[in-house]
Amino acid sequence: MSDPTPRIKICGTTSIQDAVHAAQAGADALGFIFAPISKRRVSAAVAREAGLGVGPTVARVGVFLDQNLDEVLRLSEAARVSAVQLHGPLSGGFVRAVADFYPVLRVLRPADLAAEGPLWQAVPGVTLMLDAPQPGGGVPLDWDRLQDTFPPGTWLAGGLGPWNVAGAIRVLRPAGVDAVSHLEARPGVKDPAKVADFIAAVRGASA
Ligand SMILES: O=C(O)c1ccccc1NCC(=O)[C@H](O)[C@H](O)COP(=O)(O)O
Repeated sequence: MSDPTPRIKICGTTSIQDAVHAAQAGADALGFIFAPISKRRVSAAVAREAGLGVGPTVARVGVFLDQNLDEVLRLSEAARVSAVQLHGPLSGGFVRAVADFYPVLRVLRPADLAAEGPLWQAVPGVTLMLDAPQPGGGVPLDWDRLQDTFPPGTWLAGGLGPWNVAGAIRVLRPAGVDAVSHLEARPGVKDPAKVADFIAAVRGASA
């Protein structure tokens, strides 16, 4: 029997048009980046409107890096996200505080996996995502090296695109995949064909 298809998150959504297209193409989740350093940063107002445009079954994920708890909760509420993605070095208390309000995707780099992975692996409401050290940088991880330590139920990001995502799925069997750089026409603007090809490649890998 084949493995279930990984969940598909299309990150860096900055417009209603891109949100609707990704949802129609079959995305399970859309990422809205609120990190000030991102070239894909979006306002809570646009994220909220885009989220309202995609129907009841698509998750809306607020993405944060180096932001305090007040800001994470305030922006998440304003944007009406359904989950929160947390990057960067964070205390366990911070992650748990956010998880009291939202399902959390806790993003780790491979170097953090041994120390932090076991902390979150079995915690209800917290899902691990493994990503490259520079989020949104388009650089793939070394999947073969990770094969023995990749925890079951973990999501995968980092340099995924239509041409390589099936290979990543075959090696690591992630519960979800996430991408942005290689799905864009330019930073913050999706290429609809690349988004559709990415989703088709994920589905094809699990067929
Ligand atoms: O993409 C960004 O600009 C970004 C900035 C700050 C924090 C997070 C960011 N992106 C988060 C994502 O979920 C990306 O999809 C993930 O890092 C993979 O990116 P890519 O390697 O470009 O596919």
